[in-house]
Amino acid sequence: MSHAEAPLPDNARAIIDEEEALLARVQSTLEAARRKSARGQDSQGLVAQLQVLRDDASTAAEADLPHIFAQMNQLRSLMERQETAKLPDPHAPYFAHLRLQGTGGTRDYLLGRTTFADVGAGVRVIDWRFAPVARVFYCYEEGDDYEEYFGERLAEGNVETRRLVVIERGVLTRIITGPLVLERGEGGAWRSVSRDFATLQSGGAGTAARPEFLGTGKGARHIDDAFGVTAMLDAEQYEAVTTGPDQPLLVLGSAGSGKTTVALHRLAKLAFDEPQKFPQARMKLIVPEEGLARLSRRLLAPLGLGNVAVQTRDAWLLATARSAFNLPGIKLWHDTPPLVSRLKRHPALRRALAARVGVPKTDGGTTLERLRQRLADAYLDRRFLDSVVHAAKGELPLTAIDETMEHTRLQTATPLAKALRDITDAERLVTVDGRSIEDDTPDAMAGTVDLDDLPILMFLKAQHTSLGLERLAHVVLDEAEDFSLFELFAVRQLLGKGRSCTLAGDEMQQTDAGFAGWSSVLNELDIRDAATCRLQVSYRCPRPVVELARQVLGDQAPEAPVNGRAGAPVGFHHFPDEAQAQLFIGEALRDLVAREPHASVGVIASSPEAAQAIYRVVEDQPWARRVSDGEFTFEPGVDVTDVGSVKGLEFDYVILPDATARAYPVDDESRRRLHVAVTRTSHQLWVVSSGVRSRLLTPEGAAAPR
Ligand SMILES: Nc1ncnc2c1ncn2[C@@H]1O[C@H](COP(=O)(O)OP(=O)(O)OP(=O)(O)O)[C@@H](O)[C@H]1O
Repeated sequence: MSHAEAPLPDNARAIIDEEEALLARVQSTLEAARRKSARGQDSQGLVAQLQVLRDDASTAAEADLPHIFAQMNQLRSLMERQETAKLPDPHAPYFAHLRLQGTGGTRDYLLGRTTFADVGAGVRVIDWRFAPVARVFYCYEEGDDYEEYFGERLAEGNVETRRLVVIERGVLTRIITGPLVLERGEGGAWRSVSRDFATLQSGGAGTAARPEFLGTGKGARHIDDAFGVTAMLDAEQYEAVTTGPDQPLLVLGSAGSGKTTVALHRLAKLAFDEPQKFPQARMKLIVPEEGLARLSRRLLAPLGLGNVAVQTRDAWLLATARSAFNLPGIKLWHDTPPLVSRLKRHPALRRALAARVGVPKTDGGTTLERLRQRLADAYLDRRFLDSVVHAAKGELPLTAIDETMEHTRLQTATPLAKALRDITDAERLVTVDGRSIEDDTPDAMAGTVDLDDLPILMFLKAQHTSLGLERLAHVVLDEAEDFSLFELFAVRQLLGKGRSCTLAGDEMQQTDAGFAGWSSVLNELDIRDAATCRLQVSYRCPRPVVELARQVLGDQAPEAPVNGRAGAPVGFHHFPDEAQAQLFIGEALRDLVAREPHASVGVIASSPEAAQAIYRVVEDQPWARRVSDGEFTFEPGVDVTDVGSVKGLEFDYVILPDATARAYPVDDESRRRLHVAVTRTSHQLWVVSSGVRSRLLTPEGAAAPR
């Protein structure tokens, strides 16, 4: 008999019975409240609730009082506004059950997202974001004695019961308490499963996982859990989420340790605690890539933050520059050579330009055009660029100088249309195929600026005058390691006096060389006093993936080992040639999708071209999607994409189709790219190569010099 089918011990049966009875009681109480509300008896309902809360306050333990008072105030203001009280969703009214034994006796609390009480029926659903008791849930284990200050009062007692519960469409489907994980099967029978299978929300019955076999059963079942990770925040994460509203916060941690999770829950808490000061319209989340922007919007909606703006860094830069220069449009060049872009984003340029700008002048030359010319003067000054490259200490090659000068010459050339402005016959400025005479010629670049120049131009303008940008109540930067110092300078102009912001980042995942270091980041944002939290547990990746990720980083890996849960071994598959590798992947995908139709699979190639090549093998399949601009749908199926598009994302299964020496040579940048790709895995990873496998994947390569 498999572990999953072992008969249930008596205590497990008792827990299930107790939780099912509790859910039934909550649902019938909610139904009664809903009926009253439908009969237009809202105000009576509110009066009754208020009465019950008053009674409750007279007998309550001290620890309960702040919660009860807060709830009474909420009800009173609803009555004043003659509104109806919002009821919890009966299909998923709460996500955890806490029973506390304190001086006032024993009390059950249910943690959810909407407060509701019918004390007569013994039902107290509390909002995790504001109820003081939530702190006990997140910071203590079952059996612990607790001691917490709720406002001025010290509350003490014992955590008698602490259970996570998953309620799907009104049915209790899972209970997690200490090491015990109980799960309701499709037919309604309950069973006990191992805790390792339950540390992430998704997942069905585990099959024996072997490296040569793709599939662990984790993606076989679809779970509709409305609360997701809110129920599972650990004590460290909860502390970070509850950081004071005006305290800037830096959340660090390895891939998949919950940095995004913490940042988004902090937003939810701010918006809930102080809606006047932190209205959603004045909070913003900025992320480097489109895929992560889409994912963040999906994660914000169930937290009640559907109106918080999420922007990619590029979209935010363009909108901010337009506003700073008061221009309806800016002619951008989108094909900046990578080396030129690297130079423009490097901290050495920030320092050199600050020195070159020197004492601010007050000649009023702050139009985009004037500043662009000044910046071009710097880019065309060989001695200046030489000093930048030397200050970069090997992170920028000497060839960056000529490339930048040549690129600038083309951008500052007189646009052909301007040169030919004496030609009044418009038809003569069009080629025979109807396109502009500049298209596809170097002249198309004339008069354009690079995206990377926008924050630099704003920096130059700010030396003379204010940028006049609207301040925000709170800014979140996710993947903060990918923001250049100039971009951070522009972000600082958005922060209000309180400098309320959250940065989430991991220097091991930086995309370009030239990360300035966290102290420079904080310095640039003028938040040197930011609180820092370092998350220690890798929740996303199973241990074999965590170990491979460390190996790939070589001596860049952080010293502290990262905890990961047990999971399927990494599958390594090597083929003499590429066609064989692709055929093998195509077959494995067909087989996996047939067995686990709810799974999400990421085929993460080293480049968009390599992604296109592997996509050809599966393009006729309805479940295969080629994702090139971050347009992920987060639906089950297979996304064929590249490593540049997947930061911050995760998939049940990840296949690296071209882990070759050419795609990932032994250098720091390749280590970080491969590390990002590997750590997108939440259940199982396959590493496929042909020709010569990347040395970063072999123990010798891990130790190789950079
Ligand atoms: N305390 C927790 N218990 C269980 N799962 C968690 C916990 N915290 C986060 N997770 C889950 O772990 C996964 C990774 O979380 P998240 O994306 O926030 O990590 P991250 O550190 O931002 O990752 P990355 O470095 O890749 O950007 C998500 O599926 C999230 O729901």
